[in-house]
Amino acid sequence: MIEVEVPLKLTLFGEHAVVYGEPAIAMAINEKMKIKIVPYHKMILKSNSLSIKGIKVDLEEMKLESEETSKVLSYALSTINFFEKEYGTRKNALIEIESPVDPSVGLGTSAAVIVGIVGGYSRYLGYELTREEIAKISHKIELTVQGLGSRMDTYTTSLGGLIYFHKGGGYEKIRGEIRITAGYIRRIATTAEILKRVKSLKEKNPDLFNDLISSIGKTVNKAKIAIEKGDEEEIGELMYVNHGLLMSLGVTLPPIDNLVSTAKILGLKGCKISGGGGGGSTICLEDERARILLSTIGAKIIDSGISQEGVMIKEINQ
Ligand SMILES: Nc1ncnc2c1ncn2[C@@H]1O[C@H](COP(=O)(O)OP(=O)(O)OP(=O)(O)O)[C@@H](O)[C@H]1O
Ligand SMILES: C[C@@](O)(CCO)CC(=O)[O-]
Ligand SMILES: [Mg+2]
Repeated sequence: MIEVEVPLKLTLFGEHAVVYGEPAIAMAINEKMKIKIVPYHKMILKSNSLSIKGIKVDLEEMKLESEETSKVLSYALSTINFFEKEYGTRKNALIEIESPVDPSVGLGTSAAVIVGIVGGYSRYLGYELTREEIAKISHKIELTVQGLGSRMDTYTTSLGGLIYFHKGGGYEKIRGEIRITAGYIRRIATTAEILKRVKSLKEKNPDLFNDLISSIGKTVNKAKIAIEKGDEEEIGELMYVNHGLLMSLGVTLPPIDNLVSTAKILGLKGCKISGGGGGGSTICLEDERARILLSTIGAKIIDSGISQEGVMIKEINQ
């Protein structure tokens, strides 16, 4: 049996703009998705996630399942199909996904499902992929399912730590520390759907769109320097600026906008939405008052401590 642990992630700066080549900063966190690959006589996918509780799909009889089920499991299914197509191998298994959070909440659950199955299933097939290779394959798969997307989430959940993604390509780990209070509410749409809306804004008004995303890029670069210096005042200020720019892109939601502006009035150092938007996750620089504000909008608080390791794969002989 193979057991995989994959950290979820928070985007600190630069979501959406990163899809159009701008830089971004993301962090792997202590909330982890667990994926088990157990030898079995059939190919079965099972997820015990909170809102898709107990979903179990027989992949041979996929056509009998509802469209909704296949949408929910699309990232996992595409990963298995990838190995069949690219490596020419398929070996039956029971693949069990256990998530500590609801699906689609801005915490990179799509990336974690892919990274976990790529890591676990490749080992099950006898390959020893590096974290970098897992990240690369996972990005390719996420892009195929989403249609649009950056390398940020798949690389962060594979590699772990606090990562700065360079404009146009490449990445580096940031030396520096950042303590966050974070929580999530339900979303009105998936990342894939929100990405399409943002793209239509680009098509309608390219000049304005380019100005907005290049301003996000500038904010990210200032934030990198501030994190390296440990300048919390500056980091916080830039979080508010980044939130405002995401609001202009139309990816925020009223309860989160209210929370962010209330936080600013109360003197919290910095807060912003995090991830694909449309609800989902909100982050603030660590502050007890942030927990209270998040609770007032019904958010579930998460463990946002940094996870340095990235994806962990264990072979267990029973
Ligand atoms: N526990 C799970 N079991 C199976 N599939 C899951 C699970 N959690 C998430 N997924 C897959 O990931 C999809 C959600 O991806 P989406 O990109 O919308 O959210 P996210 O990755 O959490 O947010 P963001 O991209 O903003 O970080 C779900 O529709 C489903 O296909
Ligand atoms: C919205 C986005 O920037 C982050 C989603 O977590 C999408 C992506 O980078 O692929
Ligand atoms: Mg996602």
